[in-house]
Amino acid sequence: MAETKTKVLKFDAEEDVAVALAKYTAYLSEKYIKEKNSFSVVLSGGTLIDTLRKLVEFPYKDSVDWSKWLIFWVDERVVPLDHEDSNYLLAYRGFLSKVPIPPSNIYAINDKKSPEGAADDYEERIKNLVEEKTLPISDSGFPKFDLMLLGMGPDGHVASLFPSHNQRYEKKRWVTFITDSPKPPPPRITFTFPVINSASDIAMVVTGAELADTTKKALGNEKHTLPPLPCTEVSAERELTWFLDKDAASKL
Ligand SMILES: O=C1O[C@H](COP(=O)(O)O)[C@@H](O)[C@H](O)[C@H]1O
Repeated sequence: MAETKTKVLKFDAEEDVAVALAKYTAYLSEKYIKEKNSFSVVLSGGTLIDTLRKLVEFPYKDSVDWSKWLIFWVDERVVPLDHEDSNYLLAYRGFLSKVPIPPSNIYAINDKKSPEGAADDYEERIKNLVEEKTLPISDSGFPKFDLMLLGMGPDGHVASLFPSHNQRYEKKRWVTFITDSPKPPPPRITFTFPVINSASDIAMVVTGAELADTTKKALGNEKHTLPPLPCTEVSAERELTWFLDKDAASKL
């Protein structure tokens, strides 16, 4: 397998990150829709949704072919979809309610299940999408999403893969669960690294001074102790792009 191409983009302000992220996402939307007539996008929760805000404004609101988008979540809190902690609700309010993505293309988790049941259910639904060829499969046998939009926590977690929890080492499952997430709420489901790292393109979107130390650990030259931070284990099939504002990049 070819080594991931990694780009690190630094911007003066969070606003500039938002502008660049919208342009990048709209560009990939056009590229993948031309190539395969659909665009599968995997969202995170947290600050990412706010940083996506420029995508639902002029010119992208009218120029993007939203009818071809398929939406998934890299992780979700196991709470009702209308709960304040839900990543779905966050995305609905800040993004999905503002653009005409067909509701049948939005793959939210089943919020009536236990964490384990919700993970099984999400994995099963993605397997069905692979079987019916809505989603392609990578050479390594994992589903291949076009674009993942990831955030990073101050502890270096991505999705709900935390530094000192075993979910980060899962190699077989597509979706797993956690009942004791160190960041509330405790019950969550999450894509595993084999799925994340099978994505064609990944954006790591990191803004704010509170992430400067972790950004330095992830991208700086110093070697750090094992095990590595989860954020350093992200790779993409085509290209991984870090979007940093000046504050997050201040210690590089
Ligand atoms: O809990 C979560 O945290 C990460 C990072 O969130 P942020 O607010 O620090 O950007 C997020 O990417 C993940 O989806 C979410 O469930």
